[in-house]
Amino acid sequence: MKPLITTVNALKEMATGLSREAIPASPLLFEYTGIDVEVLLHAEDTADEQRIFVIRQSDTRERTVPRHPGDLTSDVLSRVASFAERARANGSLTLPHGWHQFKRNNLITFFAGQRGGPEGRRWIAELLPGAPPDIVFWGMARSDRPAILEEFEAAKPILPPGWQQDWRSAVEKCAEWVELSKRPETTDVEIELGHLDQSTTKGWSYEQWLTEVTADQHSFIEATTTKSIRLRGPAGSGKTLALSLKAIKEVLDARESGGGIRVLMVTHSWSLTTAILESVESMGKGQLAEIDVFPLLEIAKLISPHYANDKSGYSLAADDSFSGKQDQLNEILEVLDDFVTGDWVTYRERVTEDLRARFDSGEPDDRKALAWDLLLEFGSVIGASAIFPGAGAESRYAQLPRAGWMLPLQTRDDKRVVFALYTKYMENLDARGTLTSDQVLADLLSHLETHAWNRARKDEGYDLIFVDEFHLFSPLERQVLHYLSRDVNSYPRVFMAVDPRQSPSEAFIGVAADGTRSSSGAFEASIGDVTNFELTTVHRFTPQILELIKHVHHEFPTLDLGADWQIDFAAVESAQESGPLPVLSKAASREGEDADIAKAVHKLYSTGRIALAVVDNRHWHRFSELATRIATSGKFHVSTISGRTDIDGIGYRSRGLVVGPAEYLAGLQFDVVLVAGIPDMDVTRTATNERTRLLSLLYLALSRAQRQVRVFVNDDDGGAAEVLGRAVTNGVMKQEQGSFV
Ligand SMILES: Nc1ncnc2c1ncn2[C@@H]1O[C@H](COP(=O)(O)OP(=O)(O)OP(=O)(O)O)[C@@H](O)[C@H]1O
Repeated sequence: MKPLITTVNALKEMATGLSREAIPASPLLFEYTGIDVEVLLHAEDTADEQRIFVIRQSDTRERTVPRHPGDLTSDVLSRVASFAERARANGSLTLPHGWHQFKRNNLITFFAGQRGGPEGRRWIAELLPGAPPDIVFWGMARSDRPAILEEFEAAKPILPPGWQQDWRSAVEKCAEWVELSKRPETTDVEIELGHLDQSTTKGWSYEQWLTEVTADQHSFIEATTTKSIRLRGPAGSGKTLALSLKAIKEVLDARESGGGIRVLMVTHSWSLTTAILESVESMGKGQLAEIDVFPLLEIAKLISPHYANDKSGYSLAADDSFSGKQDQLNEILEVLDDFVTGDWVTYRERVTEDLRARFDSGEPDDRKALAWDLLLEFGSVIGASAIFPGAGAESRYAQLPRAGWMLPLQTRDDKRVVFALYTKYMENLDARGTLTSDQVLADLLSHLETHAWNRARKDEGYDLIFVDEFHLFSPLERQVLHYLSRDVNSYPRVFMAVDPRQSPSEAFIGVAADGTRSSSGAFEASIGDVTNFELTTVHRFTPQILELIKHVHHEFPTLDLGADWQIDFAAVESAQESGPLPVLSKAASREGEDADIAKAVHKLYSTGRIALAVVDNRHWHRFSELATRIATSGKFHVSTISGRTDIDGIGYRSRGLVVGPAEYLAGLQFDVVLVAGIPDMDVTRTATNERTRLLSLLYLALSRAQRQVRVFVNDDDGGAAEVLGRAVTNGVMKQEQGSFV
């Protein structure tokens, strides 16, 4: 088999869980078959990219590599990418302890994945001369003997001579492909059909909307802007729409009174940014130059001189706060695994019992929960206070006042262990030459606190700040917001749309959800008086879907979210016409469920836009494969959303299937939502915070639907979760027998 040449960007995209079959449908990956090698590129790659060679022939019994990167697990791919990044960073190459490296000249070997796991094999890699160094992964060996490098060196094969020509052709073809895919798909009639009907603004003008909005929305739009406003409402109650209308109104009013105004609309992700931009533009007022719409991270990139002038060569992996969190979480998990098997013993006896139990637990879910806590601690507490590892840093950290939303750390020893992890985390980032989104935001925060910004904000700051999906912002991100206003003499005027039930990332653990609550209090103290507006009519979905959502809502344990964050669901009504009862389809096996989903797509495709929302990320791989199988029939337009994929344009396609983890679908809506990948969530087997997270994702998935919901489960994965069983008993869902195979 020909060797493969690929890049860090391409490997990271694959590591989001994309199956190899999904590559042809991916808007970001490009495959090329040359004479001597195959090439896998990312849309952003250029000819100077650091190259990663993967040799796939097995010329000895010891060295084997799967035929395709898509056949490797996500953690193996992430490790390869991480290795390449470390190799290109300045200074000597350092690898985490847990990789158990051996070196010999330019050769290096390290564990491909977790030691003892199914991937407990070692890569044999070689750093080629050059900066950044290209890397050859010569294969994987099962052996754990340091001598393997010596043996390998004695019989080292050579790269096929024609690879350079193939690489150049691949880069050229990839650039052509990127250009082509930028062109509007004029031949795709589907886009033209009912184009505007499908958008959030239904093609209505601004004036038309003002007559259509509910009284609640109207009072928000008309409300005075002398104070900040919190707009609360459940999913689909028209928060985004009301924010957009109010932003337009304020601009038009300012124009009429002859005053200039600068309005900022801040989001958490690029997907929602695009949706808002499109809806503002579709309301017949043209492009309003006074309104800027950006994900918060983009604002940091635009105005933070630290970022703009950074010549260190460090790169920021993430595009928005959403993908930023994902990357950081993976890095912290790696640091944690390494730490627990190494230095942890020296701290273990001294920390408080509760924290000890969390470190000691080998359960992947507990590890994830701890990693999430650390993510907030590193970004919103330590990083936000500009504390970097070094002399005196730990004692500065120990003296920071603690707030209710932070990870409970009771003693100095508890803090010591957290700081040790922070230090390792920062070393890892340095070794990879990467910046995290939290670091960029922490730098922005320190810039916003300077005299320079105090002067500049009069021109560059904003009069009004609108924040959509406020519930998704971390304490650090919230702190940034109130410095973005123009007038230093009065409290910033911030208009926040909040749905406390949608907290896909925050709800990784209870403490994080708690953090969302109390940090919001801290945030609001810094912006003065806040008026509340409640939206109690949902416009997106039918009364039948609303009933199912209310049912899921009642399953949330009330412990984790404070009383003032509750939505009074009893008072919520749907303004939509009746629709079909949501269906629960139960198959005998995974294959059966796949077949049922494919059948549902066939049957419902003509009714409008369909989403397949995967509740638990751990099932994502399986459904991304299914998406590819459905796409290869050629009858359907299928888009797969993985974490880093840009989903521009998805908001406008009037037909088509979008497949993605539920959390990435926040802010989008579909005629039909197929929901799958729901674990059993049994009380005895699932920690409360994990249940909260999964129920929150289920809520998010269901609330994307306008007309129909179909939930799929199978016996291989334990059948229907109790919450769904009770939904059937209560008559808010109807059960259907799925495939028997
Ligand atoms: N007053 C209204 N009359 C009719 N339709 C409306 C009204 N308000 C909103 N809608 C429609 O309801 C749908 C949901 O609106 P929107 O996306 O603004 O809700 P949201 O509260 O931001 O939802 P989520 O938080 O779930 O993303 C959109 O299709 C929008 O056009």
